Amino acid sequence: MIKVNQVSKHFEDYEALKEISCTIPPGCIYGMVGSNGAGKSTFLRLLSGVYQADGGEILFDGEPVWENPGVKQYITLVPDELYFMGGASLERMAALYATFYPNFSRERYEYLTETFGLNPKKSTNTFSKGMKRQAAILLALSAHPKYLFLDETFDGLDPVMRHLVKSLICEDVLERQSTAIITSHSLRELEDTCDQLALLHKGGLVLESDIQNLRTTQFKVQVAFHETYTEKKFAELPVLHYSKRGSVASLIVRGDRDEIAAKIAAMNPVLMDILPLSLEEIFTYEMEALGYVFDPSGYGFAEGEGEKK
Ligand SMILES: Nc1ncnc2c1ncn2[C@@H]1O[C@H](COP(=O)(O)OP(=O)(O)OP(=O)(O)O)[C@@H](O)[C@H]1O
Repeated sequence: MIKVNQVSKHFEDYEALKEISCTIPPGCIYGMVGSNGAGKSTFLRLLSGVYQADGGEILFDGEPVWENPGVKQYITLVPDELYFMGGASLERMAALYATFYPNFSRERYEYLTETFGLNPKKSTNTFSKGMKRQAAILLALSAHPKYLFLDETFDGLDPVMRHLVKSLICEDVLERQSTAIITSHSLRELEDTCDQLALLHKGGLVLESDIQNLRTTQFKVQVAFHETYTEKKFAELPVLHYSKRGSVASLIVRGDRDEIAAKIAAMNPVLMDILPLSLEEIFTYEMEALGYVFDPSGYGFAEGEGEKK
């Protein structure tokens, strides 16, 4: 269990992270989305014990990570900017990992090297950008960490490799009850992989939610009545968003599907349709309810906006 409690980080007078709090249970894939400079890398570096927090605490099963090799040996971080010592080969890197990570599995390493189709004897300097990321991910997975942190997880990977990496992360978390935190600029990249999603904006955690919960508690309702009506007709319902075209209203409603259906049916509509929402739509409406302008096209917030309305 990872507990992050009111954690802040400054770089000189710039506040990169502002009192972040979250709890991440074992067996969870936690996705963090945020635009450039939101603080994703800083967050992962704090969690890996690379940076020291200026305030708050970060606990792994109750133990602090900062200057604590006992905790750090169970964490692997694949950073956004990859570095392989002196262009070492995968073989050489694997030997290094084996000395640091007590759970490192040679068998897993050999299996993954073959799965990714990388030459373990070649210098990593000769690898393409995507191959370097594959190499870093396979080394991290071979370490069998309790905590797997991946920054800009899919950067440089082609669609086939993205799919493979997603499957491997899911498999690892499911089989070993490890915890994965993965970051991306794009909600679309993370929505089919994560159990929980967090939105980081200008150093603050503006939304954090369980994906399954989000998907099953927000709906689009299309409804029409014989009589003329306004938004007031739905005052009893938890409506996040209302629009009307002609006689048909579209409502975004939060709550239990059956209860919502029963309440609307009791109003005798001539038309009623309850539709599921995509995760992008859900995030957009949730953010709107919080007073932010959210851009669902993949980069979190609309250009120059993302402020509370
Ligand atoms: N070592 C550092 N020194 C000074 N400022 C830093 C340092 N590291 C990060 N920052 C600043 O902190 C803020 C958050 O940076 P961070 O790299 O965590 O964002 P990010 O969400 O990972 O962004 P990106 O998606 O562009 O990689 C930025 O404004 C950045 O300039």
